[in-house]
Amino acid sequence: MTKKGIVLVNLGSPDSTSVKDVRKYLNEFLMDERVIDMPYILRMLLVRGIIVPFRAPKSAEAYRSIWWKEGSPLIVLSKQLQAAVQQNFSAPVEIAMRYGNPSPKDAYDKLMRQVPGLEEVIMLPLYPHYAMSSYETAVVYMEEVHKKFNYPFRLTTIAPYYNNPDYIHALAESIKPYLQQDFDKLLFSYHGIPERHIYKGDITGSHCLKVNDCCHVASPAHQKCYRHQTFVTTELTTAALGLSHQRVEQSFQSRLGRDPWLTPYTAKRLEELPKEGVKKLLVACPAFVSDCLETLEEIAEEGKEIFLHAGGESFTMIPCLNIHPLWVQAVTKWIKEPVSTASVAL
Ligand SMILES: C=CC1=C(C)c2cc3[nH]c(cc4nc(cc5[nH]c(cc1n2)c(C)c5CCC(=O)O)C(CCC(=O)O)=C4C)c(C)c3C=C
Ligand SMILES: [Fe+2]
Ligand SMILES: [Fe+2]
Repeated sequence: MTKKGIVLVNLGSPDSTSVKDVRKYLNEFLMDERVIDMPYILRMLLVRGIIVPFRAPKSAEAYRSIWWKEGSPLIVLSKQLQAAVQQNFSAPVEIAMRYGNPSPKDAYDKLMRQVPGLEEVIMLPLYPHYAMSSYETAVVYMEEVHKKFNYPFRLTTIAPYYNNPDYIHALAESIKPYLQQDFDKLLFSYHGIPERHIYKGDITGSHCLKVNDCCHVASPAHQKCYRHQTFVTTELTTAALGLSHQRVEQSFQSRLGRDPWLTPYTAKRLEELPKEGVKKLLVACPAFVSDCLETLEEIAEEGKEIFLHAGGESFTMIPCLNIHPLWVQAVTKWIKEPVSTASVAL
């Protein structure tokens, strides 16, 4: 029997809602070359000189509006998932954050202490879709730390699961109870990314955003195309729920800066929908498996206000998978029989 450990990897949050801690977190996050993909000096000037000084106080306030007494919702929910998954394993389960705490080194060290002679660590990124700024950076960083500190175990990474039947089933079942209420539309709002990242991630160099209706034309580029993968999640979940296409729509949230990001933008659609006759709205956010600032503040607070102010009548944000029993079951199954990817390092 291989001596194993498990690590669930999420994005991370600031240590507290103080401007100082939020500034530290944003600096680490936005100085990541896979998030702000500019040459180092330019990135440094932009992030440390402009974005973070302006953004940190506003972000700190946003975090204050959603913070729980136990801490950041994203961290608390990741820990709850860890505890739920742990029930199904004798091997230890730890969590690691791409930015902030607990760090990958903290997680690896804890696993090493718990399993003498540790031989394999199975890593599950808590991102269903492949994006350079989410799944890829998390995996590359976990690999770098693994290599830098010469850990003796091998690392097995679970592939993006945007189309995995167990993920789709859990997502659909988590949405289903909300369809009992009267609603006009279900909006799938995914975290956005710059269009530039889609071009960069195109392994063919000639498909993404170049071929007509690219995301629906078969291509090897889809292995790393976030846009394609989000469409597939929406499509499969819509089918699993038995909803007609007219009752479903997809958009992208959280744009940062002025560059074009994936469209349509969620905030814009929330303003337009009531004028198109959509008065009762349900919103699901499948790019996140744990509720976080982007769902609890940007959608449930800001998004709701935009929609109601524009003439909407009811707005319901559907919680993320968090610790839904079917999600815990899916994670358990994948860890038991991991479908691994090769290193994603470019
Ligand atoms: C689907 C996963 C995510 C992708 C892809 C992603 C890309 C991306 N994000 C930013 C900038 C910010 N994101 C912020 C918060 C945040 N982002 C994700 C996930 C993805 N981001 C999550 C889960 C969270 C919430 C963290 C939490 O603590 O709850 C923030 C910080 C908050 C704020 O100031 O708004 C920033 C900034 C970029 C630029 C980007 C792609 C290029
Ligand atoms: Fe983000
Ligand atoms: Fe595509």
